[in-house]
Amino acid sequence: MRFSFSWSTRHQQVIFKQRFNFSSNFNNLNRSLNAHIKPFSLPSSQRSFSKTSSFNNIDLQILKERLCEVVGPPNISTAESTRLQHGKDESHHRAQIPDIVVFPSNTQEVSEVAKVCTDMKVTMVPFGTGTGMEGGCVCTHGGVSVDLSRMAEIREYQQADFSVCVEPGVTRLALNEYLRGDGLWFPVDPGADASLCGMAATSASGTNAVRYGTMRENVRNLEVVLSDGTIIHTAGQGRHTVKSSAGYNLTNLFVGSEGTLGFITSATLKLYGIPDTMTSAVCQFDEVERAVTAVLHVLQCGVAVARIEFHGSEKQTEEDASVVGDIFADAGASGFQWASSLSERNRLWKARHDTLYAILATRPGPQITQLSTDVCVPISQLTKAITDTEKDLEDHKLPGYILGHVGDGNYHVTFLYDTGSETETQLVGKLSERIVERALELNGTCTGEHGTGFGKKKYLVREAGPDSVSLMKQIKHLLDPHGLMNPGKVLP
Ligand SMILES: Cc1cc2c(cc1C)N(C[C@H](O)[C@H](O)[C@H](O)COP(=O)(O)OP(=O)(O)OC[C@H]1O[C@@H](n3cnc4c(N)ncnc43)[C@H](O)[C@@H]1O)c1[nH]c(=O)[nH]c(=O)c1N2
Ligand SMILES: CCCCC(=O)C(=O)O
Ligand SMILES: [Mn+2]
Repeated sequence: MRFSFSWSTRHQQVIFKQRFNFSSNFNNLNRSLNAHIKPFSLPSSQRSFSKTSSFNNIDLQILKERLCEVVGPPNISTAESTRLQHGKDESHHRAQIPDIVVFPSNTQEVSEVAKVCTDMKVTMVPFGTGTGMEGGCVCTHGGVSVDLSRMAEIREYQQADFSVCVEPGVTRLALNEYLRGDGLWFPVDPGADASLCGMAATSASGTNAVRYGTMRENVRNLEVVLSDGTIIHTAGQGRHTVKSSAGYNLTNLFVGSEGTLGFITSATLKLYGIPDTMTSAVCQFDEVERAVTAVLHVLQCGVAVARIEFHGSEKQTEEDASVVGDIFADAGASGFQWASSLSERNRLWKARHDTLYAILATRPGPQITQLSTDVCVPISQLTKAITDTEKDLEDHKLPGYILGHVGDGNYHVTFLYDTGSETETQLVGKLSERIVERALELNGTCTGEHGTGFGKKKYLVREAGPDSVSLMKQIKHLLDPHGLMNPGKVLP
């Protein structure tokens, strides 16, 4: 069996592709990018949806009129196409559509929407860009989907403080475009061009986490609208200090809360200088174990992580590239392709960010969907976790792609399966469960970055412990006593 991987010292990331029936090398991966499937073009298996509303026509009409008074007629929709788009994300979870979609324009409107919904005891589901991977936007009870994308202002840009405050309609690429001229950037980069507030809501990360951390380490303050319409600033209005020891850390309570505790209506983020020089490389290993071991050696060899990622001066970058190149070559890597130019690096990283669509393109079909696991284990356990997973896939002859944010101990297995086949669906369910079980046994987590959503809540007690989960439930009850905020997600 042969594996290929791409690796960048900048991002400390490895992609493994597993050879089964599907195309198996990086060139094929790039080629299949031509058949790129854009977000929102769902496999038809997900075009079917459940009607979940408990409304009668009269109540629905009253709700619509009251919300219309808040947001105005152009910013409310009951059209089926709009509702369909708001009842699902990019995951395998079945769409369940809202009764109404509203598009508030400012925080005050979000607050008024929340007051109406609380008054009428209607469920509310925040919607960012719908790129989530755990069913977070699915409207289990119908109700109101609150699409925050029309709030798209960059409110406070404090260049000297490396700080910016963005509304939910600002995506990571839009922010970086805005900052580029000043030599600054925001590095947290899930593959999709997600909204930054949605990224805060899911505690997202991406290829840069080894050096820059996840959303948890990069959010300084949040403006949040609670279910009863109260507006709070988790670190105090306007505050954006590098550190604070004042009170409980409410910011990190809302980071990762997946819309179950409130609406994030702005996020104050930490910014960084764009490094002078970056180098990326792609190479191949014959065995996945060797690739993982090589990455671990790079992390353990005494070169500081920041430098392993090849940030810095040209000279430093060259030295680090040579150390890492030697370690990889010793571990059996071949076919190195170095990329220092911006366009070549962008090409490589675009391919990496679009891997999910490349994988989808390898098995077209009306009922084919993907399920991507995202467990994370302590780095010392990564080789075991991946090699055991690989064996599972081999034993069951099931096509699965393994790719990983290896520097973080976080890896994905993406299964493509036919939702019309009971056998395939059950097998994928069983194997993804095994992957999580294994990660938990190794003291890992069921989700490193995609969130708990629907699919992982059954593991929460085992992972966090019954008393912690009980406390989470009490917090949820305190902030959302009627259970109206994104019901059915996160908590078992
Ligand atoms: C191709 C590709 C590649 C990747 C990923 C997706 C895709 C399609 N993702 C997953 C996804 O991009 C990530 O979870 C984003 O943070 C989701 O942001 P959205 O704005 O799309 O949230 P989306 O609209 O999907 O909502 C996600 C959840 O957050 C809630 N929410 C959204 N906005 C909110 C707000 N303003 N206030 C309160 N709650 C809100 C929603 O209710 C829902 O529960 C990912 N992720 C990752 O961490 N690492 C990765 O490497 C990748 N890679
Ligand atoms: C293909 C795995 C799911 C998306 C993702 O998280 C990534 O590309 O890193
Ligand atoms: Mn990922």
